[in-house]
Amino acid sequence: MEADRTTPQAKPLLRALAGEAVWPPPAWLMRQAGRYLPEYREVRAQAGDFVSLCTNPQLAAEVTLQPIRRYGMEASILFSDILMVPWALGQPLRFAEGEGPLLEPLRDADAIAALDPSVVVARSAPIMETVARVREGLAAEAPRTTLIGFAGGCFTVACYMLEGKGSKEFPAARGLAYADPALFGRLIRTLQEATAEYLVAQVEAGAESLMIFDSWAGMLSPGQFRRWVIEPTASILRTLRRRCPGIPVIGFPRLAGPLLADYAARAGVDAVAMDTSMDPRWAAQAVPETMALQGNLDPLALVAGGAALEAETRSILAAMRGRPYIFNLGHGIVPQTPPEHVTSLMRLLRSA
Ligand SMILES: Cc1c2[nH]c(c1CCC(=O)O)Cc1[nH]c(c(CCC(=O)O)c1C)Cc1[nH]c(c(CCC(=O)O)c1C)Cc1[nH]c(c(C)c1CCC(=O)O)C2
Repeated sequence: MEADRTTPQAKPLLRALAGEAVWPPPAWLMRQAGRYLPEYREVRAQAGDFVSLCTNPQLAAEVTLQPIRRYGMEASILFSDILMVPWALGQPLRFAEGEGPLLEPLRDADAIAALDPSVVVARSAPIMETVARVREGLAAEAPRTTLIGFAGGCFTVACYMLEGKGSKEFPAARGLAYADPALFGRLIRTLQEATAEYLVAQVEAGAESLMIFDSWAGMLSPGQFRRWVIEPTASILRTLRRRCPGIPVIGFPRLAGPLLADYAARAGVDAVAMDTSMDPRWAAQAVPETMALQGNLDPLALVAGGAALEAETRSILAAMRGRPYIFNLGHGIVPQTPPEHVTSLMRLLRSA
């Protein structure tokens, strides 16, 4: 229908999420707003600490739009962090230079019982204002670009809340899941409720699509993966389907390996993101061909640039051709990435 060209469905990312094999594929990069960009470092210095930047709608909207202005990606992801949900739940959060995030870890059952998911939306009002500003900015400057809102997966967020910081193994969280599954389940249910409300609020503020980052999903045994990754995600999706019908959701159970097929079949998402270790040819046959795949260039190939970047990119494109697909990295862009390598990558993708 000719009229469709003026509707949001004409946006390439939304078409791919609806199951269309758009080619060349829509593209964006995880952490595309970040320290590799000089204009980001400038705003970051102005804002002070990272949480202040995430809760300053004017500056957060500005850094969200920076990579779109420079490169014209087909998606713009809200500039925020998955740990803003614990922050909104009242858990003290700071980002120490060179150390990553630091939360005051949840100590006991009382601390978990005291968490109140109903305060999250009100406390994240500045983030919702950022969403609204970005949506307006895109309408004015980049009408083909889709705004993606996001949250962390319940399991990954619980890992940080219990450990208090990044970790290789997250023993506090994984240990509690075995030692006291009822208590761990209570934390997961609180996060399920908080995250669902937080995502609904982003959609109401103007997000056109959502992504759920479950970065540490790949640490779990298959049974635990189903219980703490697939089931909470499916529960969030049931709320989203009821409250925000038609909003497409990308799930990212990082390092899930073959469990990606189970996740795709049962989590209720519209698309799944592949981490760098995933073979896209395997994913292409393991995930229904109507479901979009996203990913999965190694961020270090983007740092290297040149022939390695081109070969890796072409090999992923060859595996994804003919199916709904969104180009992306397999994990976040790293600070040492030369900005001009992103220019070369976008040029290569557009000539695909
Ligand atoms: C695990 C996780 C976090 N945050 C996130 C995840 C899931 C994805 C993943 O696995 O990487 C998700 C995230 N974090 C950030 C975004 C913004 C949107 C984007 O551009 O992709 C998104 C989607 C900004 C950020 N989040 C963070 C930065 C760097 C902060 C700075 O500018 O100093 C940015 C731009 C900080 C952060 N935030 C987190 C860590 C571990 C760190 C420290 C690592 C680092 O410094 O790169 C938690």
